[in-house]
Formats: sequence, C-alpha cells, structure tokens
Amino acid sequence: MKLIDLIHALHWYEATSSIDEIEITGIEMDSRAVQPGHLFMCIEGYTVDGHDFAKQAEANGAVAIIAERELNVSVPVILVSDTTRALAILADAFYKSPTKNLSLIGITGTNGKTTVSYLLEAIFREQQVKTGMIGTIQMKIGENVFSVKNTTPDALFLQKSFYQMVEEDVKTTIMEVSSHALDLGRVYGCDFDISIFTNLSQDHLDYHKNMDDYLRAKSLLFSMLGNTYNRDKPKFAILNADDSSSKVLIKSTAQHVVTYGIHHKADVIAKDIQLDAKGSRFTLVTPKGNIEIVSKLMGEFSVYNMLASAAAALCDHVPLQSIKSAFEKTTGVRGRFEPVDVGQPFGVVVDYAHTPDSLENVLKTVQSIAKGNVSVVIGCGGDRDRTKRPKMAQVAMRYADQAIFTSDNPRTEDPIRILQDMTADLTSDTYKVIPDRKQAIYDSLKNAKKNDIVLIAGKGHETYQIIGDETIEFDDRKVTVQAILEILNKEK
Ligand SMILES: CC(=O)N[C@H]1[C@@H](OP(=O)(O)OP(=O)(O)OC[C@H]2O[C@@H](n3ccc(=O)[nH]c3=O)[C@H](O)[C@@H]2O)O[C@H](CO)[C@@H](O)[C@@H]1O[C@H](C)C(=O)N[C@@H](C)C(=O)N[C@H](CCC(=O)O)C(=O)O
Ligand SMILES: Nc1ncnc2c1ncn2[C@@H]1O[C@H](COP(=O)(O)OP(=O)(O)OP(=O)(O)O)[C@@H](O)[C@H]1O
Ligand SMILES: N[C@H](CCC[C@H](N)C(=O)O)C(=O)O
Ligand SMILES: [Mg+2]
Repeated sequence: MKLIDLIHALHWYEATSSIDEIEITGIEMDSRAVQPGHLFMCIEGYTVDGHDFAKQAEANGAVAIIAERELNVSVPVILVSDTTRALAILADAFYKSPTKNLSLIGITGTNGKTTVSYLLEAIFREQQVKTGMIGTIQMKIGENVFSVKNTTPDALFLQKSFYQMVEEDVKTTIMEVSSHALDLGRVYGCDFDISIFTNLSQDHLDYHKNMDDYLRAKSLLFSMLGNTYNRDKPKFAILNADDSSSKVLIKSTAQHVVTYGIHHKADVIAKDIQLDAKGSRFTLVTPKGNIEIVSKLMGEFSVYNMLASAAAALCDHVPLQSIKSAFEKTTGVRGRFEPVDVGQPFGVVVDYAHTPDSLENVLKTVQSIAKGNVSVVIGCGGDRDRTKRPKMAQVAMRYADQAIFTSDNPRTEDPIRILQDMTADLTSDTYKVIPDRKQAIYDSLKNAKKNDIVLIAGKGHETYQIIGDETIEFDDRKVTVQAILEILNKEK
C-alpha cells in the first residue's frame, strides 16, 4: 500500500520529507517486531517512550515513522499531535475499516461486562449467527480461541482482529470496552452498532482521578455511537435504569436509548423475580412481549446481566424465544460464581469479584442460599486502586461470618502493605490474615462445616498469580479441588 494513500485518513500531519513514493507492508507500534517495509508508530507509554526506539525500528527496516516530535533518523518522519489516536485511525484505514462490515456490540461498566458478552454469544449461537468475541478471558473467532493481554486490546491488535473476523465471515462481534481503552483511544474509530452500559461503582481510581473522570471515560462509548461509519444504520444505547450514572450517559448520545431495570421504570424489565440456590426465575417484560425465564445463574446481579443482554438482542431483532433458550442453556461463565464440587459436605464458589460492589453482590447471594456459615477468602491486586482495599475488607466483614484476607496479584507491591491497606479501617479483629493464598484457601476449607459456603473471590478464571515481575501458575479452582481432596482423605 502507498503510504500517501493511507495517510489521508489523518486530518492533520506534517511530513519532514517526501513520502509520495513510499510503499508500506504493515503498521507496527513495537520496534522489536518491526519488519522491512513497516510504518513504525512511536507511542509514549506508561513504562517507556516509543520515540526512544525509533532508531531500532529504522534498523529493523521501518520505511517511515509517525511521531509527536522530530527524530534523528534518516527515514521520513510524519508528525502528528497524538500518535495513539493516529494509530487508531491508521489501523482502521489499513485494515479497510472492518467494523463497517460487522455488527459491533460494545459493553462497558464496572462489573458484568464479561458475563453479558457470554450471554450475548449464547443468544447469537441460538440464532446460528457466527460471532467474534473480545474480552477479559479470551478472543474468539467462531469457535477458535486466542489469548489476549488486555480486556480491550490496543487499536492495532483490534483492527487486525476485526479484519480477520470479516475474512472469516463473522457477522456479529461482541466486545468488552474498558474505561482504560476508551480513555487511551484503543476503540477510536470503531463503528459500534449497540453500546451497553452495565453499572458504575468504584474501581480503577489509580488510573482515573475520581469517579467523574471514570464515568467520563465510560461515556465515550456512547458519544461515539453513530459518529463513524454507517450513519444511516440505526444505533442503540442500552442503559441501566437503576444506575444513576445512566442519567449522564443518556446525554452523551443522540441515538435510540433502550433502558432495562428492576426497580425503576424501563423498556425491558424483570418482574416476579425468584432467587434461590438453583438459580433465578423471572418474567422478562419487553416491548415485544413477555416471556418466563428460568436460569441457573444466581443472584439479582445475574438478572441485570440477562436484562442487558436481552435488551441488546431485541435491538438486533432476535426473537424472545431464542433469548429464553440461550438463558436457560447457560450454566455460567468460567470463574464467575463457579461452584467447585468434589463431593464435600459444604459448598465452595470461586468468583471474580474484585471491587467492593461485586463482592457485596456475590456475598449477599451466597448469604441468601447458605444454610450454614459463610466464609470468604479475598485479597486485593497490587498496582491498582488502593482506595478500594479497605472498602472490600469492610464488605467481607459485613456479609461473611469468617473473613480471611490474603494476596491476589501483588504485582510490584509488598503483599503485607496491601493487607495493611485492607484491614486499616476494621474495628473488629475477628478476621484472619494469611498472606499465602494457597494456605488461606486450605485454612478456609479445613474449617468449613456441613452446609457452610466458602467464597474464594478475586481471581475467578485466572490461572496465574503475578508476584513482582514473575507470573506463576495459580488457579483457585485447582488449588481448591486439591485442598478438598486432601482434607477429605485425612478425615477417612
Ligand atoms: C496503563 C496501560 O494501560 N498500559 C498499556 C500500555 O502499556 P505501556 O504504556 O506500559 O507501554 P510501554 O511498555 O510503556 O511501551 C510504550 C510503547 O513503546 C513501545 N516499545 C517498547 C519497548 C521496546 O523495546 N520497543 C518499543 O517500541 C511499545 O510497543 C509501546 O508502543 O500499552 C500496552 C500495549 O497496548 C498495554 O498492554 C498496557 O496495558 C497494561 C498491561 C495494563 O495492565 N493495563 C491495564 C491497566 C488495563 O488496560 N486494563 C484494562 C481493563 C481493566 C478492567 O476491565 O478491569 C484493559 O482493557 O485491559
Ligand atoms: N451486573 C453485575 N453487577 C454487580 N456485580 C456483578 C455483575 N455481574 C457480575 N458481577 C460480579 O463481578 C464479577 C466480575 O464479573 P464480570 O467478569 O462479568 O465483570 P467485568 O465487568 O467483565 O469485569 P472486568 O472489568 O474485570 O473485566 C463477577 O465475578 C461477579 O462477582
Ligand atoms: N481487569 C482487572 C482485573 C483485576 C483482577 C484482580 N485479580 C487483580 O489482579 O486485581 C484489573 O486489571 O484491574
Ligand atoms: Mg471482563
């Protein structure tokens, strides 16, 4: 491709020398991966500055470089004001604006994004629609699975993946859109057809300055709706009527807003909800009619996730019966309220709750079904929002009979300091602190009695623990099974 033809996608740029004759074979943002013929984009990151690797990119064969400042290289440099946004625009143009040819559903919100994406995948499976998925657990193209580093990957990876999806005849792509991604322009230029908001509660205040800034980032998914391609196609904003942040989001879009909720007036609602240890039952009330839902998913929060998915699917003209079938077949998402049962006389649930609100929802649900005591094993991740730590510990103390505080992914922080942050505001000392996660899990299971439920929270589907710069194998579910078997064997 001729660079000059690609570069027109940028509204403003300044080339330090002529680029008329330059052919490019690809775009790259990592100097180590540059190959002859590539266009290298210098991104100022949080760890290092990509501009410092321009020479390496040139040595590896870059034929031109896009940067925010002049560089000492011999290939042409194209100056732009923001290389991150320029990357998103150029990646979209290079891969032929793939999202134009996909029905693209974006999900944002503090909790429930992954769950809603899996519910939607199940709904489209009922319709025999080939789907693509991008989110926390993995990327999927049809049934093929790929690993991802971020919940919402960078623009280059994203556009390349969308291109592959179009090539493989995917019709609908369902993706989680994190607040970081919105703020860092990773989805800039994506043509969303349906944008879903789950809820907003405290998380990521290490990155966003405050809750208003966090909400502002979320609102970008709604303000960009209908502002890219396919302007004539109807677009939908799906908002949670029971979450006050929706009042701000509704002002961010001029597109069709569809609301869902339980406690406030909404377009799609759940009536006559019954929640128990088998799951949830409710009447799904929609503008297209009502239908009874029986689901294995537990807790009111799961009803919200089903409502959000149903509202989005209805906008895509999915019949109610397919939505019902999908909800009834779904047994749950990996690591989300996942039971571990190897015949022990007590219940064990592994869950990904890593915010005060999600922990509260999950603990309330566990409490409502437990016939005995509830205990919880919980830690907080390092290099993440410090202010959520004492709140999570307080929630654990409020809803569980026994709380064991342990490590999650300490990353580069001292695990003991994280635990001190967690316990700082506690007035009672009935909790235990066991920094080693394996020991904490063993301790909780060893002390569990018949009919008790042990909640092991924070890491869900994760199969690793990040300690310092090292990533070691660690899977709450495997550790739990091993511990229960050892405990049961000892008792024999
Ligand atoms: C804060 C943040 O979002 N950081 C992201 C960022 O990394 P960074 O800023 O540290 O990048 P960097 O290492 O400084 O590199 C800067 C540039 O230099 C280039 N470079 C670097 C080295 C070299 O030798 N040559 C070279 O060219 C890099 O390729 C890059 O273009 O760019 C990387 C590549 O896209 C991301 O993987 C990385 O996410 C890190 C891993 C991360 O932990 N992000 C979290 C906070 C995050 O984004 N989370 C949200 C979800 C949260 C949720 O749902 O709860 C997510 O969407 O995942
Ligand atoms: N609608 C909801 N409201 C509150 N809590 C929820 C909701 N749905 C799920 N949860 C809780 O949040 C946890 C994470 O759920 P899920 O993975 O679906 O959210 P997510 O938004 O994708 O999270 P992440 O930001 O880490 O990707 C679950 O394990 C559960 O404890
Ligand atoms: N996407 C979230 C996941 C947190 C999961 C928890 N196990 C932790 O490491 O804090 C984050 O990166 O903040
Ligand atoms: Mg997720």
